[in-house]
Formats: sequence, structure tokens, C-alpha cells
Amino acid sequence: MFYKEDQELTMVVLSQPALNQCSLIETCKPTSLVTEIPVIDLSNHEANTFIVKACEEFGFFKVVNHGVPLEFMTKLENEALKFFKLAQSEKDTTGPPDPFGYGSRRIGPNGDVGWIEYLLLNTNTDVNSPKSLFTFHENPQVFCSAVDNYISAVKKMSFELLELMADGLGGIKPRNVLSRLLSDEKSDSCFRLNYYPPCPELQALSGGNMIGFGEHTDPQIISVLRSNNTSGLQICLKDGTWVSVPPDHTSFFINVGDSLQVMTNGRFRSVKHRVLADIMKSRLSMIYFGGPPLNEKIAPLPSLITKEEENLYKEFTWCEYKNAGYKSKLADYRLGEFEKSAGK
Ligand SMILES: C=C1C[C@]23C[C@@]1(O)CC[C@H]2[C@@]12CC[C@H](O)[C@@](C)(C(=O)O1)[C@H]2[C@@H]3C(=O)O
Ligand SMILES: O=C(O)CCC(=O)C(=O)O
Ligand SMILES: [Fe+2]
Repeated sequence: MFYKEDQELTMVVLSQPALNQCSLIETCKPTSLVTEIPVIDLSNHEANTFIVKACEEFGFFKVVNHGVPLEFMTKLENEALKFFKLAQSEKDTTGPPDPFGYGSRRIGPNGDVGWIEYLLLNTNTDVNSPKSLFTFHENPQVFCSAVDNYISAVKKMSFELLELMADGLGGIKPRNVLSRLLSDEKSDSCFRLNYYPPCPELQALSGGNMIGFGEHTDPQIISVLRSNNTSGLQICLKDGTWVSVPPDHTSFFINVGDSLQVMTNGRFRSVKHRVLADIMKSRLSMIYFGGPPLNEKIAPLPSLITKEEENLYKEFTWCEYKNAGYKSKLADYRLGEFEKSAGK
């Protein structure tokens, strides 16, 4: 279950140095309304149907019985914490991200900020990921292999999810029509470790909530998120209300990304989400963003449209979408300029 939050939110910018440039959300008190979060049990033979329903209604679901060993998650969590606990001066010598690398407070190139530190990595071994980042870690090799083991296991589960989606969408053939985009050796996927330090300054600001990661949709196909047991993640429902997602360190949370919304011609919803910082506890999340190869055309699957006029989107490649995305602010509606209704 997750809790609906008040819809009318006010953004305030604080002047205290510690909170410098970070945004506050006021009046985020849970109401009595509760919403059931879709939970997909991968051992259930009807999982394909439930996944499709969840992607249509929420663009978001939780996965249990996923087969990824818990030790892969906890190992990576512990190694990542060792990195984030290093002295700020050491971490700073590895930044700023361009877009890969270590970042603190600033998200993306266009002035977005949050109460966050992160490591953003490219999962494609052909591209030169800033593995030098790991050298500051007390045991770089251990950190590197924890990242590699985790990503391999999560990728495998992502292929399964995308194949179940193809089944659930009416048995689209071949059933790897979506998963092949992530399994392709040129897949432009990335991986992010987010660390949200506790924000004790919040205590003084009754009712205030510090933005850890501002509202946005993920541009890729799907994002697979795992976090420690600190809350903070919220998703936006179709009616515009924000709901808090109770954390579960043993499960994964899946976001439909913009590219999958387009490939299903709007049938699946790319979910708007955000993270609020906690007063007392740090949050550590790890997210695999499964993206297609750069030259891949992002267009509705032919079996999901009967006439070309029904296609809601202009033709574009992942590279074009990504480049446009990097010119945008986090909260911008990036798909807007690619909708046919936006004019040619
Ligand atoms: C403000 C930005 C950060 C972002 C690139 C962008 O210009 C717009 C999309 C942002 C986002 C959100 C999901 C992922 O965290 C991310 C890595 C991505 O692919 O798109 C980030 C980008 C980023 O932090 O570089
Ligand atoms: O850290 C989280 O829990 C979510 C962050 C997120 O949405 C992102 O990195 O795109
Ligand atoms: Fe996200």
C-alpha cells in the first residue's frame, strides 16, 4: 500500500547555507486515502497480464520472487556506502559528472539540484565508464565486482519482465521485441547509485520536506530500482496525486520510461516520480536504466497500431531523444515535442 499526499504543494527556496539551493515541499502530510501498489509475483503464471495492467494504470509496480539473490543487493549497498562515506574532498576530486561520474547536489546540466550524492555509470563496457572513480574506494576491485554482479542479475530479470510485457500485450512476436533492445551489446543503458544523506535541518521546518530528487520521468525503456529500507520515493498517479511508496529492500520497483510509453503508443504510462529526503535516515538506491542502442528508432510496435494515423508520435531515434533530454530541466515534459499533435 502507499499513501496519497496532498495535491497542492508549494516550492520554497531556503537561505541557510546547509540547505542552499535545495527545494522544499510543504504540506506533504499523508491523508487517510490509501492506494494499492501493484505487486507482481514473477512465479505466478499470470504475471504477464498483471504487469500490463500495472503499466497501463500506474507505469509502476513492485516485483517479488524475482530470483535476484539478496546478497548481491546488500553487498553492493555496503560497498556503495563505503564510497559515499569517504571525505568530501576525496569524492570531489572525481567529479563533476559529464554526465557520468560522481555528483553532489547538482543533477543534470541545467541547474536542477537535490539533497543527494550519486555515482552515474554507463553499463556499456565499450564506452569508457569512469572506473577510475572506484580507486578511492578502500577496495576498488570488490566495489567493481559488486557493481558488475548486481547489474548482470538485474539485466537478466529486466529481459524477463520485457518478455512478459510482450506476452501480456497480446503475444507480440518475437517475444524479445523489447528485451532485445537491452540485451543488444550497443544498448545505451546506465546505472546509478543515489545516496540521500539525512537532513536534520528539516526538523526546524515544521511540515517541510526536502527534495532529494525532483519530479521527472525516466527517458529510457524501463528503470529497475532497489533501495534500502528508508522511505522517500513517491509516484504521481493519473489524477495528479502523489503517493509514497513504502520501501522494501528485498524487492524491485519498476518504472515505465518515456521510450516504452512511445513503443506502446501511449498504452503504458511513463510514471512521474520523485524522492524526498528523510530527517533521520539516509537512503541508498541503485537504479538500472535500460535503454536501447543510440541509433534505434523509437516508434510504436506495429502490432499495437492498425493505421499509421493512430501513431501518436513523430519518428525519432533514441539518440535524438536523449540529446533533447539533456537540454531539458528535470521536471520538463520531454515527450511533448515528439508528439504528432505538437505539429511538424
Ligand atoms: C536534468 C537532467 C538529468 C537527467 C538528464 C536531464 O537533462 C533530464 C533527464 C534526467 C535523467 C532522469 C533519469 C535518470 O536519473 C537520468 C540518468 C536519465 O537518463 O535522465 C537522469 C539524467 C542525469 O542525471 O544525467
Ligand atoms: O533514488 C531513487 O530512489 C530514485 C531516483 C530516480 O528517480 C532517478 O535516479 O532517476
Ligand atoms: Fe527516475
